Amino acid sequence: MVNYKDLGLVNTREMFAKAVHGGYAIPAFNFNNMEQLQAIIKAAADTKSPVILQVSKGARNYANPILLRYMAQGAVDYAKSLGWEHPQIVLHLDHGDSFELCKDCIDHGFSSVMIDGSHLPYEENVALTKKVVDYAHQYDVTVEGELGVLAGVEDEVSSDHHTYTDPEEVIDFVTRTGCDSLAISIGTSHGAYKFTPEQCTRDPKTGRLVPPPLAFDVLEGVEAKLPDFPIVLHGSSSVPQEYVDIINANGGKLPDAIGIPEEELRKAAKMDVCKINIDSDSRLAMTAAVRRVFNEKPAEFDPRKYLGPAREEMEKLYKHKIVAVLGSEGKAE
Ligand SMILES: O=C(CO)COP(=O)(O)O
Ligand SMILES: O=C[C@H](O)COP(=O)(O)O
Ligand SMILES: [Zn+2]
Ligand SMILES: [Zn+2]
Repeated sequence: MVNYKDLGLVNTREMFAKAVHGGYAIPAFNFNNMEQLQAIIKAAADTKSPVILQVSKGARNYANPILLRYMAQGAVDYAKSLGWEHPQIVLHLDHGDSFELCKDCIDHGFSSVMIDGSHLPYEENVALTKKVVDYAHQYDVTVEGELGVLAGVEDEVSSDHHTYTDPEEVIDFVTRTGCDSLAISIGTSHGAYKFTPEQCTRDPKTGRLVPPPLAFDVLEGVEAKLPDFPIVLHGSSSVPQEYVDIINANGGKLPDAIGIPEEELRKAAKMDVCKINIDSDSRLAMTAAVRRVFNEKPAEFDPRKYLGPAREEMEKLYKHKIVAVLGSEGKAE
């Protein structure tokens, strides 16, 4: 048993309480490898932004749960070595799918977990989430639940059908489970294809897709029922078109990749959305940088010569999100 407090990590409680009243959101960046982790910590340390390090089940399987955990635990000392005196770093399980997985993470130093029962019948989601909360709170670990189904991976019915969160359910869910934050569905989805061309219009000048707006009325409905409760947005990558262009110009193939416009994320961050999840944008930054090196310097074979530029590009991206989109700069001074 390793408690996160002994590792210098923090849970989400205090940072969400500040963010909900402060009109900004905390970035939750997924990582699978050293370069992503370095870039996240460097960006957070340089901007003094609280940050949530997110680990998915897939990341644990890819990097090995033990190695991944030790990497994240090293993040606090790394942050201090960069001159960030009091780092506010959360180690969070993303999309936990069972009590056992959440318990394993809590027992090994995670300060926050998500239990994603959004695909289950309502009563089963309540029971599973409550079971995780009851365990987690014994160790002061915070828990994110989810109500409503994101399009795409979470939605087995069809990829263009969203099951938005029902604001009528949120009070019951939050009171009965005791969860500390709630992920809701307002039209975001995972990955680099958040909307089909059929759901979009096309800008006649640029030829690019223009996505439909998020369902802010659903978010407002949730806020009316649960004022000041920390809300989480998954699937919030913007899919920067400059990365898509670099990838496509260097041998890649991402036709009509599209994300959530950053103005919409800014707007959500000013409301009760306290945590914004970003993974795909980092993957795109990394892929764009690596593809460019491969294309421009075909003789290069030292991984540091392409993973180094990839790391720099991700750091730039994370800083941009913190400073210009989520507004969390300086909130962990
Ligand atoms: O929600 C996410 C992780 O849980 C990431 O979403 P994106 O695919 O939009 O980056
Ligand atoms: O929720 C999705 C996150 O982007 C993690 O993705 P992953 O399961 O491929 O690691
Ligand atoms: Zn979910
Ligand atoms: Zn997610």
